[in-house]
Amino acid sequence: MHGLNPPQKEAVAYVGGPLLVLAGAGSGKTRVITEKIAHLIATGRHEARHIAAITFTNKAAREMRERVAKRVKGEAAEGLMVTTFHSLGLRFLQIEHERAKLRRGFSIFDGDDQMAIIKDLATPGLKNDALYSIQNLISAAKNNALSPEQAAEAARSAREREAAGLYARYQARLQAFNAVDFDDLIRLPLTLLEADPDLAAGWRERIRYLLVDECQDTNGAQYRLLRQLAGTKGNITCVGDDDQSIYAWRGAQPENLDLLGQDYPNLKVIKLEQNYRCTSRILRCANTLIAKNPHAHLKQLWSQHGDGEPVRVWACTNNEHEAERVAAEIHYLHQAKEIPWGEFAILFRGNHQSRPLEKALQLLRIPYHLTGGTKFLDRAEVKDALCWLQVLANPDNDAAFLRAIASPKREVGATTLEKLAAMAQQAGLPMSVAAGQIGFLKQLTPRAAAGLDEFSRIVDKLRDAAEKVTPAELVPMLAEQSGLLAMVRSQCKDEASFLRRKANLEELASWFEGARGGGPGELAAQLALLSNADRGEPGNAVRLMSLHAAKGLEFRAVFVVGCEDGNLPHEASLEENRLEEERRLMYVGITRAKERLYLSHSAEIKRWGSVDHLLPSRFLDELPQGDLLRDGTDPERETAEKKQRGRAHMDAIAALFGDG
Ligand SMILES: Nc1ncnc2c1ncn2[C@@H]1O[C@H](COP(=O)(O)OP(=O)(O)OP(=O)(O)O)[C@@H](O)[C@H]1O
Ligand SMILES: [Mg+2]
Repeated sequence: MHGLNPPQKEAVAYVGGPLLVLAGAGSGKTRVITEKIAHLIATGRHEARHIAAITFTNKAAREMRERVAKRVKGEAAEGLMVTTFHSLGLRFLQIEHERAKLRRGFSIFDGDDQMAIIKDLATPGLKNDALYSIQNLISAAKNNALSPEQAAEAARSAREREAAGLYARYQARLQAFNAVDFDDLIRLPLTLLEADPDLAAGWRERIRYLLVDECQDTNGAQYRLLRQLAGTKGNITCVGDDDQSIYAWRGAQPENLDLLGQDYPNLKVIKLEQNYRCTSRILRCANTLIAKNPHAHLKQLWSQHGDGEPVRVWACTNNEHEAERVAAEIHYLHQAKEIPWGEFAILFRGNHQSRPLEKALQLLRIPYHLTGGTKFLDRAEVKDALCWLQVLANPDNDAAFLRAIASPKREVGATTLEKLAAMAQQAGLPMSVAAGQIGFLKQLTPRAAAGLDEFSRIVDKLRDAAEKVTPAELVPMLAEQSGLLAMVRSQCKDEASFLRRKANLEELASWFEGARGGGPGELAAQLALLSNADRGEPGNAVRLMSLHAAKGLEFRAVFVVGCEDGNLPHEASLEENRLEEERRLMYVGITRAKERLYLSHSAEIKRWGSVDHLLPSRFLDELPQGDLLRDGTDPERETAEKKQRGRAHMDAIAALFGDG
């Protein structure tokens, strides 16, 4: 426990019952979790395989695994579960699939799949808005662990009654497809555990200690799942910060932090007050801002770090001007202060704000990584590989079969496939199974039969391999043996574009790093999880992401762009009285910065061809003005900085020409 402060040490050592660490940003909550995992293992209190840590995103889970690996070596760490709620639910359902009335290798439907079903079931002609609202209502019901019947009872409006009715039919459709959606990954395990005390006892035997990060953002169903897993004894450590609750719009219930105290009268609460992340100026900004929200107990964080740089507030003309300034400043700091690219983050309210920033960064040749915005999964070769994986994972998936058999093209035409579909339907078999049966093949032309036969043999071989190798190893094998890679090569005009597309397949493989073997079902499920969340390793690049996605992270220099009224706080929040949540979002943004913080706003924005005038965010006025350096207040300094940026710009352009 070397290097921890006294309350942190207490939190790590405490195993006398349920524990809540409630503390502000950068106070070492996540650090307490990693240290506690190491401590539980090192003291022999629990073996790694009986410990589970739950984080909010895949990325956070990955980071935590890395942090723990540094503290706990080799075998001792084996079996440790560091997962998101959804991965945990998935693992549960894979083990308990029979109880959940699912067959092995069930699929996970994402938002698009969900929408397709809802569209199909809803009254014809319903507008997209209405469909989305139905989708949200079904999801909200599931996040509160309501069954279709309970949702119908709870429905108040006509729209809610309609959604509840659809929910029942939607669920029946999922069942028929042997599929679940993301919300089911929490709801189904929860219902099973609540209905069967023996099952719950069995799982508590398996998971003997539970640690939960970002507890303020759990929704109703997730909270109840925690209670089931922690049991009455409450072998659980939760950490959270009510000031960072920013997912209410997705069903998160920060009041769960209070519930914990009611559900466990013996709950121990530890507060942390020292911030280790930010300079004092940045911290004062954060403290002053969040104090404007009503609080039961005001937290006052302090930092040992000096004042540091003033917080810059930039008044820009428009978002292109803003983007140019940000890019030039990053370039300058990288050169002059030797701050690595990966230590910069540009944060925004909405993903649509990334475009001008990307352009400005590209112009200066600054490497960047956009979280959540890439349409990676839509790239042709990636989509093809995914379909192959789905065929391996789930022979029932006819749609995936149809795409896989066409990539690369074999001697199997549309007529053959139609014939096969008809025969398969008659026999009550999925197409991929029918395609492997001699009886069917005999009825086709010899060429088509040979094509199908070859396909089936490749699938069988890969399916065997999937049992033995990890998902990350399977992807390159698949690319090679399916003929996908050769197809991509034949489609590319030059080597460079082939390598680029091949790199996409390599990146796909890298997403599975950390996932175990365990057959193709695990593989496809992991993939479905990734497709809905953050993914990919940004490497050493400037990070562009939404404020929501930045939770839990830290960077040496942070730019929060678009600090305008109507954007941050967002328009909708002004009407709906959600200003406090927007203020928390700003608080999250500010507290990501270790050394340097820039808050910028534009005077105007182009919308539908006309120009709108914007006002700076009201949050900027709520900051301690003495810690800010606003445009126009220190002309000498500004001129010097402008010169530096100009030089950085010229350097970058020179480098561009130097590259030929
Ligand atoms: N006792 C300590 N001594 C030195 N550094 C520490 C200590 N505790 C935490 N830190 C460092 O402070 C930073 C913030 O810690 P951490 O990310 O755990 O905070 P957090 O409370 O989880 O923040 P957030 O609320 O943003 O998630 C990290 O870089 C961490 O390594
Ligand atoms: Mg944290």
